[in-house]
Amino acid sequence: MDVIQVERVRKTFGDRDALAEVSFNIPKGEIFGFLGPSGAGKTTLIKILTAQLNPTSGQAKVFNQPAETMRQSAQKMRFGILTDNSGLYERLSVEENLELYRKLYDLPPSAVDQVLQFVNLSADRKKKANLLSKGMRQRVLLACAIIHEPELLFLDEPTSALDPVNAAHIYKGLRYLNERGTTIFITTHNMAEAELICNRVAILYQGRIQTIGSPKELKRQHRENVIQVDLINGEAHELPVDGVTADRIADWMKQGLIDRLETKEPSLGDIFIKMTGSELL
Ligand SMILES: Nc1ncnc2c1ncn2[C@@H]1O[C@H](COP(=O)(O)OP(=O)(O)OP(=O)(O)O)[C@@H](O)[C@H]1O
Repeated sequence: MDVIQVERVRKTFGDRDALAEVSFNIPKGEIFGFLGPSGAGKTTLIKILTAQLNPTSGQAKVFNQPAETMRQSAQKMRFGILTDNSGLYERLSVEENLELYRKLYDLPPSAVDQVLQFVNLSADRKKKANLLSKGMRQRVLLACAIIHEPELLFLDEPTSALDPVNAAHIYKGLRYLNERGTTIFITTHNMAEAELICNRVAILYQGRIQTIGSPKELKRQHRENVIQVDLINGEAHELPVDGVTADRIADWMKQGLIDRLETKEPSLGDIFIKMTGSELL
């Protein structure tokens, strides 16, 4: 079953297309990465899928219903969202903020303890929100988005303010949530992160999806047909994959001259740059 269906969605602001024509589906249980340079239209699509914006044309469905229905409170219970606009009550502590969500979703008191452990903030539960570091704030916001273990989770750059240790902690948590059934839609500029946690990614540029597939598939598709051979005398050869190369490699091998042999596979970052012409930050 598809949790998200996006069909020829276009969104125009004034005379500019934020989304030109976007179509894709996300099956239940997937971690889907929506990648693209700044201004590509990622947040705009999240807003459409969570009923904060209507598309100019095309159709977006969530849980098999038009995305506009995500405004309804019964549907709101089914998803969680973390974006730039997510906020905290600054004068309340971490746990008081989470208590508000716990009550909203009618969850048992243990939900707050559980989610605090999940985001590695149990020790900071009494801290007032206005005294939190950027990374801590990001983790509290994430906790608010997942306290009810939603069926679907939208994360707009969830680890941009996190150090590697806390980012790794969050990845582990997201995998755990995903194993328990949560479908995850995540935007990120961090290609290593996308490669690590996403089952599939789409690269968006100028409002259109340029390519879509699993990181492994995309790397295979964009693989250059060359073999890199480093010899022990320091020579480096980049050779086409053909019979002549096979014979040369066999000769070098017989003479014990090969130091390193590898096919040249692009990283997701290389593919992103190729598709968008953008440099990574
Ligand atoms: N409410 C709005 N009114 C006018 N233009 C908008 C509005 N919201 C977004 N845009 C424009 O639409 C385009 C896509 O913006 P969007 O925020 O979706 O990009 P993004 O891919 O999420 O970027 P980032 O990675 O920087 O968050 C941008 O050119 C942006 O300026």
